[in-house]
Formats: sequence, C-alpha cells, structure tokens
Amino acid sequence: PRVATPRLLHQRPSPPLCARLLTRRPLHRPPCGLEPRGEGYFLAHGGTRAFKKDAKSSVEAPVSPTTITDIKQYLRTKEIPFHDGYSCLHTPSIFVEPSARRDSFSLFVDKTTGQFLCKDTLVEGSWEDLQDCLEVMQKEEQDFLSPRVLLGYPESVEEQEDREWELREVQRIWSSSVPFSDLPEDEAQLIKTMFQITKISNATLKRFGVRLFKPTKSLVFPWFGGPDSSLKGVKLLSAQSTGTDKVIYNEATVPKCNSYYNLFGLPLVGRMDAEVVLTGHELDTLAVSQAAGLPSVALPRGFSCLPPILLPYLEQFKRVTLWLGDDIRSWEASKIYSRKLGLRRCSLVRPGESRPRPVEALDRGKNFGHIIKSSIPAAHKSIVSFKQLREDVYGELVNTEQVAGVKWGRFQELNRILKGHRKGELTVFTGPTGSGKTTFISEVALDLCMQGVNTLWGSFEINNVRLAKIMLTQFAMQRLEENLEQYDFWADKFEELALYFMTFHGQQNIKTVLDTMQHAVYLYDINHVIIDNLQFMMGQENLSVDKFAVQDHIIGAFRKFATNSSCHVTLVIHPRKEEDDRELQTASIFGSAKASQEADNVLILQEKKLVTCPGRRSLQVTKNRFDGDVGIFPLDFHKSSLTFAAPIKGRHKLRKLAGKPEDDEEEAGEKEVKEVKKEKAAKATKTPRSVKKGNETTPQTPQFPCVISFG
Ligand SMILES: Nc1ncnc2c1ncn2[C@@H]1O[C@H](COP(=O)(O)OP(=O)(O)OP(=O)(O)O)[C@@H](O)[C@H]1O
Repeated sequence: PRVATPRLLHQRPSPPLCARLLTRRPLHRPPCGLEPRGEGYFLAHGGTRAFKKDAKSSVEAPVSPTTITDIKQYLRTKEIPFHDGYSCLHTPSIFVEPSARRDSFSLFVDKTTGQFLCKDTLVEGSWEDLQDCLEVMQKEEQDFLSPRVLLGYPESVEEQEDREWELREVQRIWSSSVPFSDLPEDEAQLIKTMFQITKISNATLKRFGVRLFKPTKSLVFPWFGGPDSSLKGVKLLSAQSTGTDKVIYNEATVPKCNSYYNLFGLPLVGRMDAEVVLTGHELDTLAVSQAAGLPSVALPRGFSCLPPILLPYLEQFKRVTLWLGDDIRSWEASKIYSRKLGLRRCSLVRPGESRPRPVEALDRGKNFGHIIKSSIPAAHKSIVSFKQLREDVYGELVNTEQVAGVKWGRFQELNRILKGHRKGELTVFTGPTGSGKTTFISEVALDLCMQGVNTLWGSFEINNVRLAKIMLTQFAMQRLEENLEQYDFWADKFEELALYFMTFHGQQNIKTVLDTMQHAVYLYDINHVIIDNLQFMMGQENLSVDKFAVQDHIIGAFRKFATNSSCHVTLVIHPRKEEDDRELQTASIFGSAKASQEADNVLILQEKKLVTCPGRRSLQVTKNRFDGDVGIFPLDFHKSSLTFAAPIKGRHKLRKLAGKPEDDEEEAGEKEVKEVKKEKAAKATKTPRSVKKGNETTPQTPQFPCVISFG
C-alpha cells in the first residue's frame, strides 16, 4: 500500500488548538510577539500546538518589553509565590484547584518574554494574558480558574478535518509499526546496520518506544506528552544509501515540523533527576542513555532551534550538558542555547576528533563518562588566557571550511569571494534605485534559509505578501501564476522553511525594530535578519540633524546587535549619490569612514545599462573583513523566476579586484557586444541550475530544512 512518505505527511497543515478565556473585560492584546491568533486567545496545546497557517511566520514588536523585575514585582503585588528558576519563574498553577495540585509550582513564566505555560493543563499564553487571568481571579474572589472556562476557539471545517486527519495518521503509523523485539533477529540487525546503530540494544529501543514502520523501513520515534502521557505525534526517520559508504537520513513528522514540540526522551526522565544531556537527534539520545546511563532528551528539529515553549520542561535540571553534534554549527548553537537555558548550569561538549556526536561515539567505543565530564562550562569569564582559547583556535584551524560559514547553493561566486555566510556579521548592501536590490537580496537570503539559516525579514518598503510572493517564485523557480495547480505543492514546501517576517511597514523607530529582532532571536533562534531598508528608520524628525550622523548611529546599533546576538544582519541602504555614468563605490553609501568600518561586508549591485543586455547587473564586493577578498561578477536576471544567475560559463569570469572596480566592469561591457551572439546560441542548450550541498549535486529541487542529512 501507499504509505506515509515525507511529502504526504506534509500535505496537510496542522490546525491550531485554541481556546478563549471568557472574562468580563475583553482581552485585547495579542500574545507577545506573534501575529494575533484571534483577540486574546490562549493556546491550550494538547500536543498539536500550532499557529494559524497564515500567521505563524509573522513577528510583531513585543507588546511592552517586559523585564524580569516587572514580572516579579507584579507577582509580589498579587501575592503570588514564585521560585526563581533558570529560564522561568515557577508559580502555583492558577488553572488547577489548589487541593488537586500534583506539583505545587507547575506554572512557568518565561523570564525573557513573560510567556506562560501550565504543565498540568497545558494552557499557555502571553504575560498580558496571565495578568488578565489574575485580575479576573482577584475580582471574582476565586483561588483558581478552571480550564473549563476556556472555550474552544471555533475551528473551521477545514481545520477540524486537518486535525482529525493528523490524529488518524499518527495512530495509523503507530499501530502499524512494530517494536524491535518483535522483529526476527536478522531483520532487526539489518535495519540497525542501515541506520548505523548496531550498538544500540533492543532494550534501549524498547525503553524509548522506538519502532519500525515496515512499509518504508523507517524508524518511528513517538511523542508522548500531556498530563495523560498520550501519543501526540511521531517522527519517521528513513535512511537512503548514497552508493558510497555515506547514508542520507530523511525525517518527516506528524504533526509537521513547525508544530512538532517534542523533547524526545522526556517521559523517561524522573521527577528527581537533576542532570540531563541535551542532544540534537533522537539516535544521539538513545546512545547517551545507553552508554552513559544518564537522562537525555533530543531537540525536535535538531540543533536548528530551541523553542522557548520547551524551556519549562528543562527547569528541573541543575546541570545540562549540551552535546548537539559534531560540527561548528552545532557548537555555535550550543553556546547560544546555553544563554537561554541559564549559563551557570550548562556545559558544552566541544566537537572534535575524540568527541564525535553521541551515536558515533557509541559506535567507536568512546568513553561517555569522560566526554561528558570534560565538557566546558558555558559561563565564560570576560578575561581569558590563551590556555583557555587554545582549543578554540585549534578548532578554527582544522575546520576552516566550516568556520567560513554557510555556503550559498545558488551563488558560487559569493562563496568564492566571501567564503560563506557567518554569524554575528553585518553586511551592508546597496545599489541604484530600482536596480533590483530587494529581488536580489531576497534570493540570496532564501538560498541561505534553504540551507537551514533561520531568517527574519524586516521589509518596510514592500509588504510581506508581495515579498513572500517574490520569494516563493524564486523558491519554485517558475512563474506560479501560470501553474496555479502547483501552488499548494510549493507553498507547503515553502512553509517548512524557518522564515519569519516582521509586521512593520513604513517608517519605524529603530528601538522598536531592534526589540523585535531581539525577541525573534529568542523565540525562533534567528541567524539572519534582513532590513530593507535603512531609510525607513531615519525618521522625519531627524531631517534637521546631520542625516549621515543619524545613519552612522543606526548602522552602529545594528552592528552591536549582530555581535551581541551572534546573528548576521544584512542592511539594505540607498546610495548617497547616483551619477548615471559612474559606478557606485563604498563612499557612495556611507556618511563617514566610521560607518564603513562597522560593516563586515559591503555589497553593491552595480547597474550598467548596456544596449545588448539591459537587464545585466554585477555584484561587487568592496569589503570582506573575513579574509579580505573583494571582487565583482556579472549576474543575469531571469524575469519569469525573478532569479539571478551567473551568465553562461565562459562568458564572464570572476575577477578579483586589484585596482579600480570600474576598469573591470568596463572590460565586461566591451566583451558584451562580442559575446551576445554566442550567448543566444548557448541559451538554447542551457542546462538547469544545480544546488550543491555537501558532496552531492542534487537536481534543481531545493533542499528543505526539515530534511536533515547527516552521516
Ligand atoms: N536585473 C534586473 N533586470 C530587470 N528588472 C529587474 C532586475 N532585477 C529586478 N528587476 C525588477 O525591477 C523591479 C524593481 O526591483 P526591486 O524592488 O528589487 O528594486 P530595488 O532596487 O529594491 O528598488 P528600490 O530602489 O525602490 O528599493 C521589480 O519589478 C523587479 O522584478
């Protein structure tokens, strides 16, 4: 029979399970930072916690930036007792009758956002929602609010159907999958060999409830959760041989990955356990549990994010060891997550030859006790000696490719000049008015997002629908207007990208924008923010002041944000002056030398109107702090897919600039006429572009972040 393939599993959106609190005064504030899920709706996340399909990717400014001091002060005035935890404050749940409270402090308030979650009832909401609840309780002189006062948010027929479909799908997969102990020994061994987990025992697989879904030979990892520990979802992992000794693993989840909030392994954690090893994969958690005998849980989407809604489940641990993988990206993620989890209880396993990822360490017979013991405390001192830096420096020397950052799949020339996209950098991007800046930077950012770089867009000039339309066209690489029957297919794939949009439009205050960015970094582990464009933060009132001083100040603020948040910021800036006959230069953008110093990378979209090729642009890198290489390369624009590509091979070669950029471009222009005839002939035989990832070259279909490849 046709079975649940990853594609099939993702065809249906998961519905929101929302509930509304009936209060005397209407709740009017939307949950902090997210597009309103209706007015004042609470989410009772019974497992399939999901946001509205059309709203999940929007990020608003935090309602009123809440500080931990404000939260504590408020709770004190309401005489609510609380414990000061690592990431959350713990209070008695107001949704459970006092006599029935199993755990006296089961309501968790996130110290950064004020979001709350009651672990007993799974009611969650914003800080403002919680305040409203407390006010109602006080007014009505009640000592708790029954979850029964929460009214189900009326689901549309479609949403209801989706939810039912999903529940059936979870049950169907689970009931037709087989425990390993029920498999004939040789079959079990064959499967283990396929997944390179021959050292994981049947007993371990049984303890964690891992099964085999025979029709697709997929491992099934269950998600048990909620007060009744019921089955909330499943993750399927399938293995595919590449012909060499490498295996590619594909993952699919029900509900789909952006509403799959499972810390795999959590049901096995005892109430008194004080130590946990946090891993980036279910198989790693099995390995840690078996080899180290320690509680271990796995993040639901690998090391790509640690959703704050999971933090309450990690509050009980006095020590958290983060062992997220074996490369620089997982190492960087572990440093960032330790800030969310509370630095003083976290220690990090530094990837290295003697410290591979857990499942590989098990395979190679490594000493887990030793690896975990030698993990590095996350709390760092501000003054360090070379002795402490020694391993970091060594790591950078042996992993030069990874240190250079994430590579573009569609822009090999950018890889050659910039080497990659790195965290914590500031890129300034400019070009003449209407030259295609937004269109180009949209594709550049989309490319990275498809490689797993969590992305936040601040598009102040064009609205999010138009921007998303451009990106979707670039993603599908075709004019979807003419292929509407393919819309759902591409939209479903596109929805899986970790791509978020700020809901701002028009002039904005820089502080509000920075607060929102900070908020999104915390909520969604954003790695790349694009601001299009800086002019929308200049403000009208500043016109009397020196415009370039204001611009410098704003660039400085984004620089600081990029460094402090380990997040790459790309800033689109209109040029200062434009003269038809001259190319732009770094000096065309900045008000002062100070500002040009702040940027790590400066990119210029050069537009030279050539009779033979009017759409031709060039991208010039005039600054590259990472390794100093600068250069320029031509770009052809494909109007139907809104994408850019290097002209056909052999026409223009990448030139590193030793001297004036103008000279090179001039040269390119002269060649234009001679080569246009060749191009026409070549166009007829042009082959589709490939997306290169790792060592394999895959066809035009892009890679999606939910498909995690390792091995
Ligand atoms: N290389 C190109 N050749 C021709 N048209 C292009 C090219 N790149 C983009 N366009 C088209 O030009 C229009 C303007 O593009 P876009 O909004 O990206 O420019 P921009 O530089 O961001 O504009 P602005 O200066 O107003 O911010 C769009 O319709 C886009 O599809």
